[in-house]
Amino acid sequence: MSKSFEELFSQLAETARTRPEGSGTVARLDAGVHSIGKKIVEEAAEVWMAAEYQSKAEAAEEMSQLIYHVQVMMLALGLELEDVYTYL
Ligand SMILES: N=c1c2ncn([C@@H]3O[C@H](COP(=O)(O)OP(=O)(O)OP(=O)(O)O)[C@@H](O)[C@H]3O)c2ncn1[C@@H]1O[C@H](COP(=O)(O)O)[C@@H](O)[C@H]1O
Repeated sequence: MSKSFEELFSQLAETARTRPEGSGTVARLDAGVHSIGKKIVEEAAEVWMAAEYQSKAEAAEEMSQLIYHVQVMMLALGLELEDVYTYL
């Protein structure tokens, strides 16, 4: 189901709080900042490659995954949306 940036962040924050069984987000948070950072770099590279060599739809999908992993990093650091928005 599609959702906005804010809706995804709210959902992930709730997931981090309630830690439902089988959540990939909980596993990524437990893996820590180093692991999340590697995932961000991987997804950023996939955005670049898709933008240069694949379709716009594939680039958009990779961008959504990059956004997800950036949000996971925000949660790992205890950052709120406003902490990032303040620099936009
Ligand atoms: N939007 C996302 C999302 N985007 C990307 N990903 C994760 O990032 C991975 C994409 O990376 P890759 O393409 O490298 O896939 P992969 O090789 O399987 O990655 P690895 O598992 O090996 O790291 C996906 O397999 C997901 O694990 C996401 N995982 C969850 N969400 C949303 O987050 C919410 C909570 O999810 P859960 O924590 O799983 O309940 C739900 O609304 C989900 O739709």
